[in-house]
Amino acid sequence: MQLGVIGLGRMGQIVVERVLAAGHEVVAFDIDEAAVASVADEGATPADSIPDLAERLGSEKRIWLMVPAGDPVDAALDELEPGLSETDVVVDGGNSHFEDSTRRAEATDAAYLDCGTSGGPAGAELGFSLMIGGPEWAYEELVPVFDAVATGPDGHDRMGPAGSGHYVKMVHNGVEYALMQAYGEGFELLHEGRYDLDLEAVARTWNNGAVIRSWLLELCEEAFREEGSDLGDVADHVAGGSTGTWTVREALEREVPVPLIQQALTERFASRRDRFSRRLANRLRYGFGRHEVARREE
Ligand SMILES: NC(=O)C1=CN([C@@H]2O[C@H](COP(=O)(O)OP(=O)(O)OC[C@H]3O[C@@H](n4cnc5c(N)ncnc54)[C@H](O)[C@@H]3O)[C@@H](O)[C@H]2O)C=CC1
Ligand SMILES: O=C(CO)[C@H](O)[C@H](O)COP(=O)(O)O
Repeated sequence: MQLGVIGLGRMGQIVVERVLAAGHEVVAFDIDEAAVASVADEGATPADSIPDLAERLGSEKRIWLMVPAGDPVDAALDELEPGLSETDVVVDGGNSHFEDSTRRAEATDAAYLDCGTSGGPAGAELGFSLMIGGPEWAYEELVPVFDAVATGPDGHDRMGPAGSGHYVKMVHNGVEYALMQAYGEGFELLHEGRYDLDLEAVARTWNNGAVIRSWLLELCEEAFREEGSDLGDVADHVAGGSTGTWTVREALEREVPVPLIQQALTERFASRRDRFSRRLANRLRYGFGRHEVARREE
């Protein structure tokens, strides 16, 4: 099969490598020329622009978008649109909001597959987990590509109609936030607790047979190995948050309680600011009890 790949960053590059390794052809484009040159070195055909990529694919185009969610997806689709027909298939493998994917699927002439992708850059060797929404025929048509990009045939499946792939990935990310929070709290208690523990050793022991073993726990083990049990100079600041916000918003709209995911999201936001509410509580204790006010250092 011949696949066009647009977006050759951390994830798109892996899509290209795995599809080439499975014996397919790739035509590749990115606004970053160095990224295009890098995949050309690995055997992909470089394209100068999105229209150039579309032209090189001929009829029955199969195209994988791996650009940041939001405007870059619409920008790439706007450029592709004039050349797309109902026999073409476009896959969006990024973290798009499921409602954007539904809108895009309705707007395009091509068959549109929204593909939640999990596994991160480690997927280069292992392959990704792919959660795909959209027309069944288009999913079946792309199975050889999904087999190559995923861990194998069990690493991908069609979740349902348009939007369902990105919906499942949104919830996946909410679960990811809650698991990170749970491991974080457990290790914080061990770090502040009664024993002087080697947290890498704890994580390694848990990863070998414990009920709570997981890839995230393996990443905890790696973090303690590389940064030390006290995490060295790693800051108390967590970025990201869009997919977790979408999960919580959806849960609120559907009146589904997700307290763990919501708490994990709140902790992230709290990590990014000096908390006004805590400062006020500090001052109020003086108001009602004449307790000493802790003051900021100049
Ligand atoms: N990094 C990760 O662990 C994961 C990322 N994702 C999602 O995959 C998507 C891509 O993520 P990354 O590869 O990490 O991002 P990245 O920032 O490493 O790469 C994005 C690439 O898209 C290119 N690009 C941006 N606009 C473009 C346009 N209009 N036309 C052509 N190329 C364009 C950029 O130059 C860049 O090379 C995002 O939606 C992200 O949320 C999903 C799962 C895991
Ligand atoms: O989808 C992912 C992992 O599954 C990406 O790493 C995503 O960026 C994580 O979300 P956030 O940036 O909000 O932490």
